[in-house]
Amino acid sequence: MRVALIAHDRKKDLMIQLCTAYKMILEKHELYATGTTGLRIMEATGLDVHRFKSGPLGGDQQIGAMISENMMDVVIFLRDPLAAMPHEPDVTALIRLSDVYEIPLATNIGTAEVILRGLDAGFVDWRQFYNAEGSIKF
Ligand SMILES: O=C(CO)COP(=O)(O)O
Repeated sequence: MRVALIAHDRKKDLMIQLCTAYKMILEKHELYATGTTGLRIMEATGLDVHRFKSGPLGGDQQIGAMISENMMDVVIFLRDPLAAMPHEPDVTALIRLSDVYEIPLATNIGTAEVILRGLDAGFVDWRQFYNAEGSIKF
């Protein structure tokens, strides 16, 4: 499964804690992240992460593009609900696209843990029935 990991600055330490705690699960999957989040995760955990641009420079949109191609299976986006972002439209668009394509999305650590445990238990396996064009394979 393809998993996107994104965290705003004040949530990055929490993302590191999450990735450290769930490394055994995450390492079984293809990991993608916005630039700084990905770098922090790789440095702290040794996990292999494909890094896109930093969020404010288009990284959220790059991940959104993958979602729109049905190439992302889980999104963990630890966003900061107490800070205004210069790229707020991109943040909103990423969350919106996750809903458009019914992609499991966590925006806080509580939901992130549930989704990662569910991922490991096979609860996201239904994603395998979708191909890259977004249609169901029979
Ligand atoms: O801003 C972000 C998501 O909106 C995250 O970007 P970085 O991981 O590059 O800090």
